[in-house]
Amino acid sequence: MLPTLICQMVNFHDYLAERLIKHGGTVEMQGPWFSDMDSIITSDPANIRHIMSGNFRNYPKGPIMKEIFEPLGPNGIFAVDGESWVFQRKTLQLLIACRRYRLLMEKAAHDKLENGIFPVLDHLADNESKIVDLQDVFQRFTFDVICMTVLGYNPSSLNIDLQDVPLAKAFDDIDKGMFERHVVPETMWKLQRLLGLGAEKRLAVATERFDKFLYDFISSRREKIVRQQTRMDKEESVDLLTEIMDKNDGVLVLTEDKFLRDMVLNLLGAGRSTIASTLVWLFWSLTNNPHVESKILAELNSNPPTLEKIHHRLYNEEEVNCLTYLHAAIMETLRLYPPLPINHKWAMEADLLPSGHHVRPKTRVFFSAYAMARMEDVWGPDCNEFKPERWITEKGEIQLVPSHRFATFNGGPRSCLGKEVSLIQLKIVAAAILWRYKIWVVDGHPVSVAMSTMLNMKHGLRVWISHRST
Ligand code: HEM
Repeated sequence: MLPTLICQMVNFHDYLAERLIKHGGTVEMQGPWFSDMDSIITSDPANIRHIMSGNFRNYPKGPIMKEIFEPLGPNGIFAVDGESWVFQRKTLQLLIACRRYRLLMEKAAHDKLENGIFPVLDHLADNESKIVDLQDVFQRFTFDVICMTVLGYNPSSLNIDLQDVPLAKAFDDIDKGMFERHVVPETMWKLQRLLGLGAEKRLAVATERFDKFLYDFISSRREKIVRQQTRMDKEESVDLLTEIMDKNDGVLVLTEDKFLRDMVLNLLGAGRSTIASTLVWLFWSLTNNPHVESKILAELNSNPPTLEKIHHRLYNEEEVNCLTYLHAAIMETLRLYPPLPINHKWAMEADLLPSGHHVRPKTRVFFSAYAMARMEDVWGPDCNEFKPERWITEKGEIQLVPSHRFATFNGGPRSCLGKEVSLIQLKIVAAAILWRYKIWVVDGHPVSVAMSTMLNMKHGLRVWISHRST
């Protein structure tokens, strides 16, 4: 548990970063003697390397994460350790870290730009007095894209009127409920769960709604696959659920609905809010750093997109791979605003961290990528500045940084499987929007961090939009 009072402060992550910096990168917190809730929080790169890689076996997710992530599924990759994790990691690695999935994602992103983001932003730009919450737009966009690539289903949450879609709302409520479990004492949320009260009641209702949809969906997909009877055309881009269920694949014969449900829900969780969070912090950073925006625009103008879609020209994977400065700006956003600001592990046995801190068995160990980005020892005296240049070498190439200094995608055996595909999606979307629109944050709009497992903005990001005259 992270102390609730601290979490209710304006920005818990800044508070934590300040404390960690003051204490040389590591702080210990002791829970009551009966509670097994001793914690260590660190942003020291040597400790992070030790936890993520060096002594990886001693730091599983542990029983607490399994309980907290229970609504996403006790069998999902985010909650499990051991054999089940190894199996899922191998399976998903084959499916996600390949060109076929990247092409599928590119197709979905182009579709949602053309038929989702552009109509919405055009409508706003044509009515200059209109203000929109950009975070809401990005959340809808990424929900639709991840559903299209994982399920082959478009929930159309990004519609011109920005009407709420029950499925997306249920997904948000699940995320909120899981965050409550991080910050409310375990005994309290378990009692709420037992009595069906408060946040736990909302969580149960949201999970039931999402499950109803997913189980029906899985069952009709199974019928479809059985009806087809022939091996899927593997050259064609199919969604991940179909790939996983395709019995003719020979390797991946997964039949249990519960297992499929957990796997799918974890993937939706992994790919939705992470990308939306990065986009919103990127656009906010650009409005505060117009010189960076100008440099990105200069790069886009020297490398215009060639792909002619029905109405617009859009960048594809090969083209965005040439946009070094945009890539650097996105990396800088991910450094300063990691979508998952804190990672959570659990010590099996006693250990000694490189910083000299002793870890007792059953201690909860957190590492903060957010705090590490703000440490002068790690990133230099300008660590708090938004400076894409730090990601570019003298030769003009992207600077590689080891994962224990840049832990936004985690590192070691449990590193993020979606890193490459995410960076491509982020560049395609950011380039398309910057190419067409100018965005201003509404004067006086308060920006602070929401109470959520992701680094979301508490009040969203209210902006004006206008067409860019090119
Ligand atoms: C900006 C985007 C993203 C960021 C910053 C990010 C970050 C992370 C982090 C920090 C973890 C470790 C979580 C933990 O151990 O608790 C992780 C794991 C994972 N991510 Fe991502 N992620 C992103 C996008 C994606 C996408 C789009 C996908 C899939 C389509 C994905 C798939 C996964 C999977 C499957 C794991 C579990 C790996 C394992 O436990 O072995 N991620 N990601």
